[in-house]
Amino acid sequence: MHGLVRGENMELGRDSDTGGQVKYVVELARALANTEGVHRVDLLTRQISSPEVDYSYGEPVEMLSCPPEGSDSCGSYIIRIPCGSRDKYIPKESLWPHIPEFVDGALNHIVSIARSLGEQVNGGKPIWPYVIHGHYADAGEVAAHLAGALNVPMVLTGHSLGRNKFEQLLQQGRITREDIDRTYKIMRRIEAEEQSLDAAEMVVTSTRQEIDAQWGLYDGFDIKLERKLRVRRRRGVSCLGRYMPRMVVIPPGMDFSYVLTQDSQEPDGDLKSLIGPDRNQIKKPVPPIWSEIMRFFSNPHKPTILALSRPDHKKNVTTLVKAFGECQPLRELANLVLILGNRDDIEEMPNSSSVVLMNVLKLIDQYDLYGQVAYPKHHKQSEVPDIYRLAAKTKGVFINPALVEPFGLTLIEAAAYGLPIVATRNGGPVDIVKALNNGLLVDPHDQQAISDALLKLVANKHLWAECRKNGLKNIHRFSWPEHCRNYLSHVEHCRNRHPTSSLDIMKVPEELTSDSLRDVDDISLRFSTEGDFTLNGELDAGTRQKKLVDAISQMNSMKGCSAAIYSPGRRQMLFVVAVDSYDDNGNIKANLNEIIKNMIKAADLTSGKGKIGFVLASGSSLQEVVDITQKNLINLEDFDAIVCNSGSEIYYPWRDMMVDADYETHVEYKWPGESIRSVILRLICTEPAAEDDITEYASSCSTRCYAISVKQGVKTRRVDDLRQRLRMRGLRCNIVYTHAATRLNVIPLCASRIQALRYLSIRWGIDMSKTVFFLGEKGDTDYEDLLGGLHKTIILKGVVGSDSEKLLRSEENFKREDAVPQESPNISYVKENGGSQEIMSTLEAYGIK
Ligand SMILES: O=c1ccn([C@@H]2O[C@H](COP(=O)(O)OP(=O)(O)O[C@H]3O[C@H](CO)[C@@H](O)[C@H](O)[C@H]3O)[C@@H](O)[C@H]2O)c(=O)[nH]1
Ligand SMILES: O=P(O)(O)OC[C@H]1O[C@](O)(CO)[C@@H](O)[C@@H]1O
Repeated sequence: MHGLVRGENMELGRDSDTGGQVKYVVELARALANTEGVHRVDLLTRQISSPEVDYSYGEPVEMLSCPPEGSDSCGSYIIRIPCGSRDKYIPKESLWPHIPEFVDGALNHIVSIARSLGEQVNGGKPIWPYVIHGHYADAGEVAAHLAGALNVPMVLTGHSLGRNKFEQLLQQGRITREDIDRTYKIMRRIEAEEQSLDAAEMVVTSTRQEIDAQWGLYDGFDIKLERKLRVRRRRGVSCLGRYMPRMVVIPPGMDFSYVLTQDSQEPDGDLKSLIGPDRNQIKKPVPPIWSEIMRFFSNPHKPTILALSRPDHKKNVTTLVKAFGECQPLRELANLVLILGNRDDIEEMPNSSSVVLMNVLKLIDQYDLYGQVAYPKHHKQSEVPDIYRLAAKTKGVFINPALVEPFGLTLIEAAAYGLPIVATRNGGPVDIVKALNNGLLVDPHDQQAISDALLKLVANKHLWAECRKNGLKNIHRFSWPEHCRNYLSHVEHCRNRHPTSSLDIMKVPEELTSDSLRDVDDISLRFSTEGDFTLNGELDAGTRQKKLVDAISQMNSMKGCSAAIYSPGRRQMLFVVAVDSYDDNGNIKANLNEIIKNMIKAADLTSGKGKIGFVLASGSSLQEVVDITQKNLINLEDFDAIVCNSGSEIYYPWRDMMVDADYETHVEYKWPGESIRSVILRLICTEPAAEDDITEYASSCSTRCYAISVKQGVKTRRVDDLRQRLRMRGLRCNIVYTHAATRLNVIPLCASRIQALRYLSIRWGIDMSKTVFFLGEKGDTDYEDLLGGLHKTIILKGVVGSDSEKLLRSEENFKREDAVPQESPNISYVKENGGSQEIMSTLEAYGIK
């Protein structure tokens, strides 16, 4: 998601963000688009238009691969979506607050592709993605939102996982828990990984080890429960609302197009034929990167120990330099080559990378390794094969001493060029070495073990030759075409398991004729003579349609009668009131009336009647909304939609307050229904509770919302704690405290106020940037979700009495600034009693006139 992704001359190792994932996703996208049955692959990443990065990262679209000749596929593309400040590179640790904006931008792209594919091949009905695949924690979270909004199966690949990284950094004891979180935003990242697990139908892992030892650390994945649920499903026994994502091992492939036949031929181990005894006298032309490396060495003929990685602390290069520096026999026998990305000036690099490089340089000086270690400043992507070749030619070894390596693309690259390996025993290398049998595993914290293993391979010619041969023989196991075939068959299973409900984009006919209304569902008619044409909300779509058509013919036969189409699809903008205005007892405050009036007045004065539609989004049930609006003389007919129970239901006042049954089906995925009741009642309190402390709030419960009433003063668990407990049981829900923390709404995972609004925005064809949210300064525990995104926000100061946010997260969890943009041009404030005038000026400042 962070950007710096392109198809050619990838800048791998440019910083700690540009690593294996970049190469993996580009190669996967190309390989998938070349696989039969795949129509199009879009790789979505952040757009960066900044002088500090190459202009190519600002191009909105890049074609990655052309469709194969004669196929009806249309290839693969990189699509760059802006989010966060456009002219700045944002490192992955600081991207979190911008995720909702990326989601909205991505939805706009997907809707436009879905529409145009629909026009081309599906009689105008949109064609939605077959699968949405999130790579790494950040894009995992994005994919979870997109898949939820579109009800499309989601797949996840972790690449590298927060819990492991956290554990290893703690074990190293170099920095404190607090500093780890400050530097890596690790708690926020872990929550994103948990959320991705909640939503994912399937997780693609690279090794078995990744499932057991890496994903096994997460609340949302339990291997035993996963097996149990699989067996129950197979036997047709109910899983009691519990879900586990399916884990599959599909190792990544290798791009063999750069591997030459010579790479598998016996190396002579001799550079003398190329360079004479004097290293400045190169006899034959050699790849430029070889000269670049050899200029560091006093004796370039020695075997080369090669390490190649991002300049990231996790890669543990300093332990390698210490191991080399302190082992005299190794220093005598071999040279060390460190390829740690590219740099011009260390001072100008991101702090995380410059610290690593400075430490390495200090150690080289400390052990006086001059003439024995090479650390070139630059290398091109196209030169990487030559780097491996050089090491193989000198009968050297590749080493990856990372504290933890989820998979390790460099290890399969090394094997493909005939280079034996020494690798960390923490992570995927365990499986790689098992599959290739081409090297040794070491404890990355054990310096002695590292030098021993290197010495063993460099000194033992027989072992070296055996490992090289084995690597070359087995490397075909890492193949992209094979990966894609396997992948697609698993995705097909996901599609079969996933309930589909196809999201339709509303079409609004220009003319009012029986024909133009034939395929239209979401409209009602206003008659000039006999009032509105009303329809029974209970009617199914087909019957409504027939009645509408009949009404039109009737109208046409009546003299002097005309009708106007009433449909939210006609709106140019949406104004959403989501003010959680409760008093200390959790009752809705009467000021909601004033807020709504001001908003409507400002809208009318700004754009004129009819152009702006209104939506009310609340944690209350429909009945509560109706009661309070009636009491305060608010006309619900002014609204195009009422989003109730924290986003689990949508009602349409212009259709006799009919509930949107499609939305209910749309969000029902993974909803545990009845099974959630007893569990949540048992879990909610932190202390033993009296009988009437926690009760079911029956009048607000619905098929998709389990509402619980909490007596004031009763100590309940925070959202993060409760969610963790549910996850550990395989129950995937969204939980929201509302009504000043006197109510808990348990709703489907993909239902929320923000997702309901995204749903309406897609259906009505009004993109989120044309939406204005009216919020208080605080609110229900889903308040933060309403702040980020492409929409504009107007925060009304002082309108909210009591909020629920104290029950959102515990102190040890991530901070609000890791979730919500601190300064956003999309958020403005209106002072208490500012009224419609001040709202109007704020709208004007947003360019809404
Ligand atoms: O200076 C450098 C540094 C790296 N690379 C390349 O970058 C990639 C690095 O990938 P990898 O060794 O797999 O490490 P990470 O960058 O850490 O990638 C993450 O994502 C990979 C793909 O899922 C996993 O294999 C890793 O374990 C995981 O940490 C390889 O292709 C390298 O050849 C360069 O070209 N130049
Ligand atoms: O933050 P970690 O765990 O080091 O993650 C490494 C991963 O992050 C990236 O650098 C950025 O997404 C990837 O290229 C790599 O796969």
